[in-house]
Amino acid sequence: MKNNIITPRYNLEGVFLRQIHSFVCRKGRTTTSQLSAIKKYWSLIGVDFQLNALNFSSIFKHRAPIILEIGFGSGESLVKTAMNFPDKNFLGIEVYKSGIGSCLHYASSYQIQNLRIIYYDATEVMYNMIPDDTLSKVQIFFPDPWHKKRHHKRRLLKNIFLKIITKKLIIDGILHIATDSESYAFYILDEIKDIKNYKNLSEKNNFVKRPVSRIITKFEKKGLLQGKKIFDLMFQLKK
Ligand SMILES: C[S@@+](CC[C@H](N)C(=O)[O-])C[C@H]1O[C@@H](n2cnc3c(N)ncnc32)[C@H](O)[C@@H]1O
Repeated sequence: MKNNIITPRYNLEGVFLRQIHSFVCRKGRTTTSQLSAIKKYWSLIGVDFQLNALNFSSIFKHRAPIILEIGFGSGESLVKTAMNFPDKNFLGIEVYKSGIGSCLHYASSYQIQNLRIIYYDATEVMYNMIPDDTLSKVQIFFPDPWHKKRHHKRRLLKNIFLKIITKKLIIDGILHIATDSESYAFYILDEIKDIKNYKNLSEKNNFVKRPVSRIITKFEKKGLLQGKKIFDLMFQLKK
């Protein structure tokens, strides 16, 4: 498993631009079973980061609509969803090594065929690896909310990233987001409102009911136990 390709960005004067990330590099321990799952199954399910566009037919066994999930955490809900939809191909992206280990562990115990995962920053993966007009759905469940105002610049779902997603989705493709942060939910509605290609699928132009197909995630369970309200946002790409 490689995670060491450096993708610096420079401005027109050649000055290195320090990047703001939507995550912090967690020093959390990766357990023995997670490390062993990485060793055993990365070569089967993992896809190394690269600077060139992916050829989906070479990474998936069967041709099928592609669903991209960003920030799958431990991967439990992603693996279950992939099992529930064998007629779709799933590609997950996560920067958290323990999450990669857990996801590989779950996926291997179900011998899942239609799932591949990438261990890298999703913004870099989107820029470099995802070909335009290929994804039938992008799902981002419980992105880090970065509550403090001075941290809002770290939020993943900013206008610029939402615009990149429009390039990667096919026409009529879906962007599905869920969050337990009311402030982030309204922030997303604000960031997306000037991107004309997105049609909000909510009748009131705000939130939709959780589709039954969306499995409750590990992070969501914690929020629900604390009595938090969940916001599902769903947009369809019109070109
Ligand atoms: C709050 S957790 C939610 C995890 C999972 N979706 C769930 O609901 O249980 C957010 C996840 O997004 C991941 N993440 C944040 N920024 C990311 C990025 N730029 N690329 C890939 N993963 C990212 C974090 O590592 C973390 O696991």
